[in-house]
Amino acid sequence: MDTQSNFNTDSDSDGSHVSATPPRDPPPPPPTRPPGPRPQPPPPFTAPTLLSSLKRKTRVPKPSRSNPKSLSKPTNKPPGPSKSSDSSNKSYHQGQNPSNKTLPFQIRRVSEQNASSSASNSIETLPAGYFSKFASFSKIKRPLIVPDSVDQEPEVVCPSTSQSLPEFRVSDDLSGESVTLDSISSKIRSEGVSNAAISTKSVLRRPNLIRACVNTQPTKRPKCVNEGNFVRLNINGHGRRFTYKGRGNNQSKYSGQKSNRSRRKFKKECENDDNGYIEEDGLVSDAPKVEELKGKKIKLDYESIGEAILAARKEVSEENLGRLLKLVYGYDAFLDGQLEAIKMVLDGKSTMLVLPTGAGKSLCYQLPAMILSGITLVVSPLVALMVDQLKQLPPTIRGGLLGSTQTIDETAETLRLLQEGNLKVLFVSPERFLNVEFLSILSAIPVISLVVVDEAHCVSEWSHNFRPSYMRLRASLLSSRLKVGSILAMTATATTRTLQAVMSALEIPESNLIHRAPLRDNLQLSVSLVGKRQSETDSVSKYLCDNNILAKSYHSGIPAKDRSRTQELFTYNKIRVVVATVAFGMGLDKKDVGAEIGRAGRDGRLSYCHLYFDDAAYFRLRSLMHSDGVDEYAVNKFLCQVFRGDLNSPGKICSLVKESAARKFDIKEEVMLTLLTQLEIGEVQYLRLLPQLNVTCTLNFHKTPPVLLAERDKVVGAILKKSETKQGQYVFDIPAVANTAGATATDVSNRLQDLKVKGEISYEVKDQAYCYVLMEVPRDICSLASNLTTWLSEVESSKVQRLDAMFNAAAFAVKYCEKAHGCCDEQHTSCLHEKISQYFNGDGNSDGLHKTDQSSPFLRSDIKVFLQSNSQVKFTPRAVARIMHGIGSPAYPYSTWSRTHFWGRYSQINFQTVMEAAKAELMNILGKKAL
Ligand SMILES: Nc1ncnc2c1ncn2[C@@H]1O[C@H](COP(=O)(O)OP(=O)(O)OP(=O)(O)O)[C@@H](O)[C@H]1O
Repeated sequence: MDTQSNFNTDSDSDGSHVSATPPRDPPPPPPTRPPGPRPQPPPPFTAPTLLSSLKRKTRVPKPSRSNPKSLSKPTNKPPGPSKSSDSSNKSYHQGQNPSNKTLPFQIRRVSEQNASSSASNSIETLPAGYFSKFASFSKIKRPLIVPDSVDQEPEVVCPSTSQSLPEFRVSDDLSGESVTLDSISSKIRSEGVSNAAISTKSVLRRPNLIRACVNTQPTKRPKCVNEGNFVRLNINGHGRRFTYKGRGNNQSKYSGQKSNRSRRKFKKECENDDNGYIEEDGLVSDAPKVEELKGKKIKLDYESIGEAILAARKEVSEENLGRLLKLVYGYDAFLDGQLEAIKMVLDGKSTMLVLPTGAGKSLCYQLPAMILSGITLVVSPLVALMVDQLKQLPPTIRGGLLGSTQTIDETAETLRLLQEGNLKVLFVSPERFLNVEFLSILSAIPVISLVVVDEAHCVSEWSHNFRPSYMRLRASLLSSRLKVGSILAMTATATTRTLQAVMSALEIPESNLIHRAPLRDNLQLSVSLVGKRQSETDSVSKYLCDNNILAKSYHSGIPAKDRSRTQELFTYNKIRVVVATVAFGMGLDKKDVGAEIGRAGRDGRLSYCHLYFDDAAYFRLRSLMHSDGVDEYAVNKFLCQVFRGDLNSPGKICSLVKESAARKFDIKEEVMLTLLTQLEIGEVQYLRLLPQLNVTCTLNFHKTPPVLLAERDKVVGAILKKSETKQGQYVFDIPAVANTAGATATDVSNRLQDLKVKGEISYEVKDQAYCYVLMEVPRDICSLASNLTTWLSEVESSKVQRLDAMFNAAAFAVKYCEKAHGCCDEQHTSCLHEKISQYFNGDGNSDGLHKTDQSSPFLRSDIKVFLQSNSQVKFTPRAVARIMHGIGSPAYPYSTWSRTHFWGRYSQINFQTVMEAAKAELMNILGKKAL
């Protein structure tokens, strides 16, 4: 089921993250029961997903993909019945544990596994840091991992060296320095990017790389180590060298036919190069001969790769692209949709690519990135996703990453490499991408060949995972500011309505849509109704552990460090099962996941996706779909604050402190950002968003007297004008100082940083705020508020309809499916495939088998009691309805309001019905007061 509306902002993301875990505060003490019906405790929200890397026996024949579909003519043809044979299922189910005999698939105990097979299965690729003393990626032959207790640190043994290896851990240092471009540019200015501090660190801690907790004990380098991305820029002459200076067909130094002259020239250049390397265009030249990609050893022949790239530049033919595919990845053929997409991209056409999960979308930008002359920018919604994608770049592509968890030095180093033209692919968050300073750095780059918008459905408000910062990625901005060659938008899941919105925003013509069926054919879908409350992830994983199945839970309530640890353990088959919320899985490219709809069966083998559903979970999720809703009254107040006629005038830098504004208007921060974004990108551009900033500054002067300093520094002058002094400290608003000084907020921040470095001042900043420059003040705020509210209400109801569509599909399978065409017992692959295809080919709306429009005779009286017992509080109808549905909001948080007896009591009654009843009662009270 769609749990998106409960997404919490996850700490390791650049913005919103997928997490469907309910607030983990302790439940309120049991209330004394008021008159009225007995309160029902709200059902727990977590809808755990079991991911298990099971040993599966059946291999499903490679699915044949359907033909590309046109947006205007979506075909609703359902895929045929599952290819899974009964016999394969039977064989799989043999020897079930009694504990899991009700499951539609079997979870084997570790002890049941064949040791030799598990050993052989574990030969895969390890990510960074195992051997390298550099905190960086180091792809090596996957070591044998000896299973032991999950509580112990994993013992990792490399079969080739029999050495104990240092533990790898993806850096999750979230408490580290907050990295802003301001601080970086300040650092660059004050220290210079090429100074010793940074360049030394650049060796020890590559900016694009994931920091690893690496054992400091020296480890011997095994011979067949693939250094992966950016591990060794300069390794004293080991490994094959490959030079490629071409920027276009005619300028390349080495043609397909290599002459003696070119060989000599190549040798000479190698000798002349200081580092012993010649690198250009971000193509890596120093990797060793034998590489390991996706656990498969391939011999990289850099000379041939260079030739293949040239040939593909000259002629984008299937033969030339296929050759490059074989040389770089070792694959014999393109998967369905890949060749078409790659050719379109290389043709300079903006493309919309919709392929199911695990269908090989990444290759559709990686291969063009090697061939195109300029840089490829990949916009990705999550840091974890970027890190995974960076790791998965082939060793021939030099990649970098700009994410929120990097330190100042790491970011500075990545920017330096970018400016020097030493990156071929750069992963960047949408927030960073739209940062004015970053845009100005990018605009200085000669060629940006391609912008890839990964998880492109996030661009559309009609998608299941909308991100306001993604909405700002418009083709107009990309072309006007960056002169981008073309755009490749990629997603696995988008309805027709979402696709239309994305393609319109990114100006992708309908003819450039490549669209395959949303579900892979090797997934067996099954559903069962559960009559009792769904358990939470923690209790399910405990249950599994108690039954000797190594399992761990994963949700946003678990610290990031432990979450990465769990992912790591799962990836290397140290545990069999992860019991997770939707917080887990994005970007996980583990081939042998046996059960989970997003990740399972990437190896093509039959995999199982089972949905346990019940009415309580459905109602709970349905309530949560209303958590972003806003009333016109609140939008109006919000707009008055944004445009503050008396204070804000066009050209001025303004700010809105996130936390206090959210409380004041009872609008969630993400929704405020959505509104501000609409004001920026709507028909009239009312404002221009700036990077978010801590706007309240408290400052102390230390050396020069403030008045003297102000004489030679206009920022200090403005500070003295705009500050309040409290106990000798100067407290001011950074945007206000910027406006007075005629500077940007970034200029002020940089100046403060400079003065701090010189020992003139010390300061602290707080109050994270949305910042913007006012462009135009609307003439009629009321009608603007009305239009925005209508739009937000449509978004709200489309979320509910989306959930209903999924619920109806499951309810149909359980209650109405005639169990023909391959459906039997709980297995409903055929009918669910059909329903899911209908959903994606339509606009995501649903006719609805399930109605929630009945009311309760107690509703009005309960609302009345609630309002009377909280007469000192001002409520809106929506606030009352939220409480009755058990949804917290900024002004009425869970921590306070879940203590009321009425919290969540009416979650089974339509939200609108509850709002209407609340409105009537509030009017009643107001009427009585007026009398
Ligand atoms: N032509 C090919 N032949 C064989 N395997 C391939 C080919 N192209 C890609 N793959 C492999 O398929 C797997 C899935 O690829 P990738 O991660 O790019 O999928 P995706 O569509 O981006 O999935 P998701 O949407 O889940 O991120 C990878 O392990 C990749 O190496």
